[in-house]
Amino acid sequence: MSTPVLEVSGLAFAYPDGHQALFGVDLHVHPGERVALLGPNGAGKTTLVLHLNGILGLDDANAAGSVRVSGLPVERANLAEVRRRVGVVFQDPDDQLFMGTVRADVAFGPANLGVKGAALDRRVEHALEQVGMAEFADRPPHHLSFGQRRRVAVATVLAMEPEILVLDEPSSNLDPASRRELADVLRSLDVTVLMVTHDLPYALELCPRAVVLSQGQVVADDATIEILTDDSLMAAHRLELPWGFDPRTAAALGAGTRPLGGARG
Ligand SMILES: Nc1ncnc2c1ncn2[C@@H]1O[C@H](COP(=O)(O)OP(=O)(O)OP(=O)(O)O)[C@@H](O)[C@H]1O
Repeated sequence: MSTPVLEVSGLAFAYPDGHQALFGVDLHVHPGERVALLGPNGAGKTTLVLHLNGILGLDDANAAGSVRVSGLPVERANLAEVRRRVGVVFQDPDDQLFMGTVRADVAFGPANLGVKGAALDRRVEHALEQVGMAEFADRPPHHLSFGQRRRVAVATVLAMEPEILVLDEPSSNLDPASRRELADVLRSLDVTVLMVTHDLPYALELCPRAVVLSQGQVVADDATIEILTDDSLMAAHRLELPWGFDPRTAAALGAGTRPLGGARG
């Protein structure tokens, strides 16, 4: 079997106030997988994500266990390379867009890695094409819609050529068309994806596999359709489907292989 892109082993973490947020989390993600990370508010999803690129857990007396990215341990000595390999798209695109133009924002990360000239231009162009935003390259990010800014935020991360794309609530605050457009983009990418979401139809649509985190522990790791149709698991961990949404029907209609709902030409 291939080396996992992401290998979380026995990860435990308490915040400085003593609150234990993670209790021995194990999670392996293999190249090319798209995995949804589900769980109720306060389950520890963000805390886990913040360990994947060393924002939390480095030199921390309250942390135990390990995270490896394609075999490379997440530790201070490897931080620059870990952050190139793990691209995190935060919930608020404005946390990631701060330059005068879309192009400058997308160029920022690779330029910091020393990419320049025509190679940098190609990276930026390719990343913007991947998210369908090439024609907006010279616009100021703050002139774009929220959905467009989220796609540019994804491009800033893709321009780093990450091994795993980690998305925190990618569908939040998107209108149905923008939500579908982003789904189309994510489905078209040739990259491993870990997606934190409360949007269970989106998880079903995009991620064949889902992991449920609850009270700092992995309580389920299975095909997304199995998880969404396990009524007792869903109720025990405060996971609720939108009213009227039937995952079996959605799966039969091709969730995971094509978008649900949205009209397509
Ligand atoms: N800086 C902090 N200091 C102390 N406790 C924290 C801190 N940040 C988060 N927590 C606690 O850690 C636990 C896990 O929080 P986390 O934000 O990781 O959950 P989550 O699954 O991402 O939740 P949500 O779905 O609401 O975003 C919660 O009980 C939260 O209150």
